[in-house]
Amino acid sequence: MAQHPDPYAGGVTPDQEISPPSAHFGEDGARLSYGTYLRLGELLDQQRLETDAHDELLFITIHQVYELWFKQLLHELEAARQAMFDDRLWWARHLLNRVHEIERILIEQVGVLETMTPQDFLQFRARLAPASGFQSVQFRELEFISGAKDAAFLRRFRGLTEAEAARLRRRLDEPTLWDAFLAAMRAHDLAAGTDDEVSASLRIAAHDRGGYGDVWELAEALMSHDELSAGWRARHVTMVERMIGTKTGTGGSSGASYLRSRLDFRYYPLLWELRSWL
Ligand code: HEM
Ligand SMILES: N[C@@H](CC(=O)c1ccccc1NC=O)C(=O)O
Repeated sequence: MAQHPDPYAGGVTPDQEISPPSAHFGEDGARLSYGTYLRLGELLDQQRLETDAHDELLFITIHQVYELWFKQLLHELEAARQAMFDDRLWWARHLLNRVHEIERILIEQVGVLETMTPQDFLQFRARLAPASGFQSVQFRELEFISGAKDAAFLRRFRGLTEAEAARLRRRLDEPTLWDAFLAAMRAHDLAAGTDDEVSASLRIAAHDRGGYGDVWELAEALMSHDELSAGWRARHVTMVERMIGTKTGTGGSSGASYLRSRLDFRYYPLLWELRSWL
């Protein structure tokens, strides 16, 4: 019989020398364990159901996972914005590639929630009102930093804490990814004052990738971010129609028809228009 290594001996077999505990990798610092490092005690204590409906745990888990990824996306987008201002375009692209992968997961994840049937959702839906995804502060922060600053959302938000309102106001004051992209264009001697100038410069970059490859690739990365965000909105609304049909939303909107009215929305219309003029 093959001898299995003792997992607590750092992968060595019993006949090999076992290093003293003090030399074990990673144990000379804060004496972390998996659970203490990841704060699993706190994390796994945050799923508090309002009802005893079986599917409510899935509903809460999915939303919490979304919010964790939103936090990560904001972290990456802030850094990508800074990288563009610093003209470190390779780093901005690297981070935006990560953003795209996360956004693909966000779209894919909708299917997990759709394993819930509409009648099972109705077992706890009434208890959720007036809460709704409309009140996701991080979702709105993502829209603001991406370029879609709309102060009307701040006014329409119900139940914002002072800290959340401050976060949103800060996002309204900050430059967007698009502002940072325009700065990067200028740093590469491309005019980026008016929309017409930006469009003309984008055409120049598109047709001279030898000279403007970094700027072009960045424009494409922003395009993917925009496309994936639109993809999430479309996926969300089909899920909504499957779950509640034409019912009004718990957040007080008309529901799917409000969400459909946002489907044509794009962060970077000039990048989309460019396609018609190449
Ligand atoms: C059963 C599943 C879901 C249903 C039926 C649903 C339904 C709705 C409805 C009807 C609205 C419009 C606001 C209102 O309630 O009046 C809305 C908005 C929103 N939902 Fe959901 N939702 C679901 C799952 C999710 C998930 C998993 C997320 C992920 C975070 C999410 C995020 C949002 C966001 C961010 C908005 C605001 C969108 C905007 O203003 O453009 N929803 N949802
Ligand atoms: N607005 C949804 C309920 C809902 O999905 C929801 C409720 C509370 C917290 C987050 C939610 N997710 C997205 O809107 C509805 O009208 O059924």
